[in-house]
Formats: sequence, structure tokens, C-alpha cells
Amino acid sequence: MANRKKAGLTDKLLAAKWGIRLAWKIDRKMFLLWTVLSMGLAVLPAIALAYNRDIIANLSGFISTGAGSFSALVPDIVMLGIILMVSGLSTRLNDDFLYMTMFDSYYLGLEEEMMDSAQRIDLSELVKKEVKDEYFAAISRCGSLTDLMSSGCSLLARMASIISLMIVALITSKIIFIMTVFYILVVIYLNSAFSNKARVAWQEMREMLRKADYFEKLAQNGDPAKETRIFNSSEWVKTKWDEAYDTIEKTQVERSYGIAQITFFSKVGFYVFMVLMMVYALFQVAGGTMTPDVLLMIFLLCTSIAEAVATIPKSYQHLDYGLYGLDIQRRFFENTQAVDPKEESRKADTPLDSEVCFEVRNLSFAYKADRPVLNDLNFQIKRGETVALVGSNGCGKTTLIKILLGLYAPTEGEVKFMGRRYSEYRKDFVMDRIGTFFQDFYLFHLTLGENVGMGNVKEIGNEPMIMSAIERGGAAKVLQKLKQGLNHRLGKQVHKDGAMLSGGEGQRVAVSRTHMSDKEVMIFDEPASMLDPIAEMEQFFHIKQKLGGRTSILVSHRIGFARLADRILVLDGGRIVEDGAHEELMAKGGVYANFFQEQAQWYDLSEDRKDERGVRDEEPARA
Ligand SMILES: Nc1ncnc2c1ncn2[C@@H]1O[C@H](COP(=O)(O)OP(=O)(O)OP(=O)(O)O)[C@@H](O)[C@H]1O
Repeated sequence: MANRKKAGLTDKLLAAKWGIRLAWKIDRKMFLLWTVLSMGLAVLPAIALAYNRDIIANLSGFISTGAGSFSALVPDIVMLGIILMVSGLSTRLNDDFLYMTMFDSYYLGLEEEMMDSAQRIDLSELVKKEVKDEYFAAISRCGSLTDLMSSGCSLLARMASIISLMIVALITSKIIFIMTVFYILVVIYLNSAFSNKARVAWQEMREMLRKADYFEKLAQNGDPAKETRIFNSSEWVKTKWDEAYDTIEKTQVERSYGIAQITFFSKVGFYVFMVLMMVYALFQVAGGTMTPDVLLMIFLLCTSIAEAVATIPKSYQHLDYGLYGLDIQRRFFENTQAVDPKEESRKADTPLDSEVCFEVRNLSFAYKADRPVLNDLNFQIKRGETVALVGSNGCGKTTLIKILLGLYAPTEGEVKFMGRRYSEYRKDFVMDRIGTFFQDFYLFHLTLGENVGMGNVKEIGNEPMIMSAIERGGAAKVLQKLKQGLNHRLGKQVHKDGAMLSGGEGQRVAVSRTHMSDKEVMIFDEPASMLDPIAEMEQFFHIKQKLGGRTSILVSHRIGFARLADRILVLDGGRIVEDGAHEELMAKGGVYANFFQEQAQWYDLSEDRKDERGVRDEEPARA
């Protein structure tokens, strides 16, 4: 995913092009209606002026010479009234009105597009923090398209109005035309200088918005609120929110102040411009080179131009703000394009090696260039093998699992799944073959049955299959506890009467979901970390029993379970320091053996509680 950089003119143009295409795709009727209507209405002041000039010339001729008839002028006067009325109404067609009219189509349309694009993001991308940040930044600016279209239409209308008025100015007097051009250029320069300044301030403000939002929610969300109250730190958290909010307020005030300043200077500029024009015109009238009707015409021309120019600062800022958001969204969309079907069809959908499941050669991995997490790993996992991956907290177990799933690519070295590199397979090949439980599992605020059934969505209505997965995941007691059984809802976000499970209960439900997936390779990363050591052993024992000879990787930093595996990989400081069966490693008296002896005391203590817990005889002996 490309890093976001400060948007230059090319980025703005690309964002505008992309936004216009998207608006056309989302609602072309709205697009056509408002671009045509606003441009059409915008030229009315110029038409009115042209009419005005004719009428004034005819009227002054009629008054001074008495030639012709007044009734002949009536249709023109009526027509002028109509044009002025419609033209007056057209000035109400400003950014705010257009924004309201377009909101439903473009805001919701863009939001929908964003949600679709999130579905397309590869999971290996979505697990990266910077990608999540990009997505958050993109989705939080869904008003950008409405900003572009409303202020764009409004600006186009102003431009059409100014150009048509300038044509009238050119016909009336070249000097006036030149002065008008100069005045407009000054206004455009002022706006562009300010918008660049405002854009930088906005980037800083966005960081602060995120910070303020985070600290604001701390007080509302149960878990963090509990922490802050227990430690009596709510007031301190509030000062953090205050600090962030002060910056936001300051930036917003500066922005409004900047727009007001530009509007003010544009108006002052206008009065100077008007006085200059009128003085020039009066001299011309005094010298007999200009008639009074032209003088009146120039006055009206000036006021019409000023009116058109006065709304430019606001529209320009809205447009710039919209382009800023669209630039973020465009980059995000372009980086999350759907897989190319042609390229996809050339990829493999069959394994190359039926004996070796994972092959890891010289694998190194670093989240940040200078801090390697895994160093030069070499191992194979054969089909049908049960491997325990053990090591202390932070030694890289979960990272290695993510690499084995193809979620992260190695920084160095090579990983193959069933004989091929991950990039050689079609999109879903790997995920269709590996069922995984991650320690940071998520329970959906849906029914118990749906939570488990999601492991294999095609079978989500298959009750016997779900019941079997629940039994294998050790969640039978959770099911018994819930009054509505499989139909009982979990969590309170969607249904206020949903059940709240304990950490251990939730973990059992999530493990059941992985069993439901029933893939040919199964990976369990800390499936019992929320259970006590005895229950943890039970959980691993159940998992091992139910795997039925499939390739599997069991991960834990508590080591007692490892002897259930055919083979143990010991990770220490990002390296595989030992690799072998339990007895072999115990006999070696190395890292594993030491680790095992240290933790054995726990299991001895827990042994005393065996009867109390009703542990069955067939369960493994504890150390
Ligand atoms: N997304 C990430 N970005 C940067 N560093 C990370 C990220 N995820 C993990 N790390 C770092 O990588 C190292 C290994 O983390 P990992 O989660 O793989 O360890 P682990 O052995 O699974 O730990 P535990 O037993 O506590 O689950 C840690 O030092 C951790 O801080």
C-alpha cells in the first residue's frame, strides 16, 4: 500500500478526475441535472445585462427624442423581469443547497463503494496497521465526493457567470475587461495561497481529531473506562482530550478566519475595482466618448461580477477540502483493486507436493527494518504431523503462524505450502485448506449457532455439524448455560438481551468455530490461554483427539501440552533453538527441558485439584 504524501496539483487533478468518474457511476442523473442547470442559470445575469443595455438604450432614445412607442418595449421589459427573477433565484443555488441535494446520492454512494473496496482488500494487507489506518482515513471522509460535486458545480457556475459577464465587459469596453481580468486573478491567487496553508493545517488537525476521538471514547467504553476509574485517572485522560481538542478548535477557527479574511479582502478589492471603473467611465462620459446608458451598464456589470466572485472563496475551500479527501480515497481504491481474473486463472489451484505441508527455508522476518522478529528459520512440517510451537511471550510464534498462512511475506528466505510459494496459488487456495484459531479471536454479536457456523458458512444451518464442533471446541457447557441454546444471542451490540460470556467461555466458542471449519490443516494459536492450566491441558487434549491425523500446529507459551505433539519446535529470540519429540528434547536437557521443569510445578499444584474438576481418566497425565 502506497504511503500518503502531500497532495500536489497533479494529485488534485487525478483526484478530481477520479471523483467525477465515480459521481457519474453513482448517480449520473444527479450529475447531469446539476451541472447543466447550474451552468445554465449562471449565464442569466449576463443575458439580463445585455437585455438591460438594449432596453436602457431604447428607453433613453424614446425619452430624449420621443421616437418609437413605449408599448414596443413592454415585451422586452417583461422578459427582463423574468430573467432577473430567475437569475436572482439562481444565486440561491450555492454550495450548501447543492450539498444538501446531493448528500443522499454521493455520500451514501461513496460509503457503499468504500465498504465494497474493504471486502476486496487482501487479508494479508488488512492485518497491517498502516492499511487499517488508510482505510479509517478514507472512510471517515465520505463527504468528499459531495464536497467535490456541490462546490465543483457551484464553482463552474460562478466561472460560467464570470466568463459570460466578461464577454459583456469586452463588448462594452476593453479597459474594463482588462481591469476585470486583473481583479479576478487577484482573488484566485488569494484563495489558492490560503488553501495550501489550510491543507497543511488540516493534516495536523486530522491527527488531533483521531487523538481526541480516542480519548473521548475512553470515557464511554466499558473496559477502558473501568481502567481509568480504578486508577482514578479519568481527569488526566480528560486533559489529554482537552489538549487535542484545543488544537482542533484553533485550526478550525484559523480556517474560518482565513476564509473571512479572503472574503473581506476580495470585497475591499472589489470596491477599489468598482471606484476605478466608475471614475474611468465618468471621465469618458464627461469627455463625450461614453453615453450615460453605458455608465449605468458598467455599474450593473461591476455588481454582477462582484456577486459571482464573492462566493468563490467558500466554494474553492470546499472543493480543495473535497479533493484532499478524494485523494486519500483514490489511492486507497487503486491499491485495493479486485484480482485480475486473467492473472488469477493462470495461477495454480492444485498442490505440487502431497508429502510436505510447510517448507521453511532461511526465513527471516522484520516488522521494522532494523528489528528482526524471526531469524534464519529452517524446518519442514510433513503432512499428518502434529507440531507444537513453543516459546516465551514475544518470541515470534504468532508472527510465524501468520507467515505460514501467507498473511505476511518473509523479509528474507522462502516459505512453501504444499510445494509452491503462496503467490503461485489462486486467491483462496491457502485459506480453503487451513483452519486457524487466533488468540485475538472475535465473537460476533450474533447467535451462538451463527458464531460457530461461520467457520463453514455453507453449513451455517447444519445443526448436527455445529453441535459436533461445539463438543470438539469444549463449549458444550456454554451451550447448556444459554437458555435459547444455539439460538441464544451473544454480545449486546445488536441485541440488548444478548449473553455476555467470560473470556474462557468465549475462547471455547471461537475454538469451536475453527473445528467447524474442518480443514485439512489446522492451526491453534493459544486456544486455551484464558483457561487455567488444567482446563488448558483438557482443551489441547480434546483438540489433539479430534484432529484425526490431520496436519496441525498447536501454539502456546505454556509448555505442558507440547508432549501431545509428534514434534516440538522451540522458538527463542526469533530462532528455532530445538526441534524434536518430547522425550528427545527432555533427554537433551536444553531450553525445552528447562522450560518444562520450570512450568511443571504449576501442573503438580493443579494435579491436587484433579478430582474437584472431574477430569476424566483418559486425559493425559500431567507433569
Ligand atoms: N504488527 C506488528 N508490528 C510491529 N511489531 C509487532 C507486530 N506484531 C508483533 N510485533 C512484535 O513482534 C514480536 C513477536 O510477536 P508475536 O506476537 O509473534 O509473539 P508471540 O511469541 O506470539 O507472543 P505471545 O506468546 O505473547 O503471543 C514482539 O516483540 C511484538 O512486539
